[in-house]
Amino acid sequence: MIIGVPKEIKSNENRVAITPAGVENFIKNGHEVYIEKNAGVGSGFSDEEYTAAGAKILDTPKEVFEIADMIMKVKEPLPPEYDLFKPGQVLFTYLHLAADKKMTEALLERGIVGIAYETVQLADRSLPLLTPMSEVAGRMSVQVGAHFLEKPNGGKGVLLSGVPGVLPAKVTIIGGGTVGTNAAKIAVGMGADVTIIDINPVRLRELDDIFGGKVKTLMSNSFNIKKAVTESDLVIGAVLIPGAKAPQLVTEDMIREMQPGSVVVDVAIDQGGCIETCDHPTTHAEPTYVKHGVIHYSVANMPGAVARTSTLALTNCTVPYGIKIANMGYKEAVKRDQAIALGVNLVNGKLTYKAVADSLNLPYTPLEEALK
Ligand SMILES: NC(=O)C1=CN([C@@H]2O[C@H](COP(=O)(O)OP(=O)(O)OC[C@H]3O[C@@H](n4cnc5c(N)ncnc54)[C@H](O)[C@@H]3O)[C@@H](O)[C@H]2O)C=CC1
Ligand SMILES: CC(=O)C(=O)O
Repeated sequence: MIIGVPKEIKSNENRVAITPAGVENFIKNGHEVYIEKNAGVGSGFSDEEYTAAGAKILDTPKEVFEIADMIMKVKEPLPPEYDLFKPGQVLFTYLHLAADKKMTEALLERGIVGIAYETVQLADRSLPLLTPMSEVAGRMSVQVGAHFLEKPNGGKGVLLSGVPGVLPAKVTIIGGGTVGTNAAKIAVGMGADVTIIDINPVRLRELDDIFGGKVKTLMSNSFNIKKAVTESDLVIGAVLIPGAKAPQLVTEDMIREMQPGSVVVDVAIDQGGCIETCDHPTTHAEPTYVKHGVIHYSVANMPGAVARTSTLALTNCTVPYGIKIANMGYKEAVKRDQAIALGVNLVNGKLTYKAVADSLNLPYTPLEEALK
């Protein structure tokens, strides 16, 4: 199979979908890899390193899309990329379709096969291709929260740890999965007063065990969320219902009641956001805006800022799946690997992931039917 890797074009997106090690792996499996010029530079990989590993470098995205059977990317396609796809071409990337109906309709029109990293799911319900970036974004969320709590950055002037004689900052994390757990690790490490809210009591028990009493756990309901949020210095939104638009758990009224200079970081913004006032994604170029005196951070590609770490972590997990798809062809890979089947969101003009179809109010076609 011919694999094409374009350079990412989202604002400050420095990740790339393949490393030289990944290229070598595809080539050993009998495939060809074409990479757009300078695609890896933001992650510290030169064209020469890719060439030495066996890839061929192409000057433009157009050439990459034209030649490839499968496009491997990091982020969802942006409008300048829509028309570059060929019908039947496989796209393996983060898609987050539930957050963007226009993109979904454009990709349905192109008749591609869209396999979304974020819905590839193992039998234990874990999300192996979302996890590495959730680890990064979870850890970053506290780092950026602490930064924007500083007075010169617009915040209320609070140090997460406090100091002897002064209480630490209150951090509330909504969603205790991968993002939430990684956020809690950093926040606890920095000495903050951390509360994690989740809807799953089993998960709350696990978190209580993992953190050995160093975090407070709270059941998710609007009463508890309101109390925790309005008393917090930093709120981190980290919920997920795989594929679906995120539920809006923090309302505008709750934000109004927060103290001025408090910070909210809605990591779940890539699925539409779980904080009502985080109503649009921001970019690394302009990461925040202020509403009701509260600083809002809603960057949808947080790991792009620490691209070297993120590219290595992401491709450690995505490349083995990419090779499986390339070795078997997507139809056979879907038949033999249920995790990959769950990753398929789009097939030849049909939407094959129910939670996405329901969120966007678009018709759903079961995968087996779409593959006939
Ligand atoms: N902005 C960015 O750059 C990035 C965003 N993300 C996003 O972060 C979000 C979280 O991802 P993960 O932690 O990997 O998901 P996860 O599936 O590991 O965890 C989600 C947690 O949310 C909980 N949850 C679901 N409904 C809830 C509710 N009503 N109240 C409280 N908790 C609830 C679940 O029980 C689960 O523990 C996803 O939308 C993901 O795409 C991930 C990486 C980067
Ligand atoms: C998960 C995701 O969308 C990202 O890492 O950018």
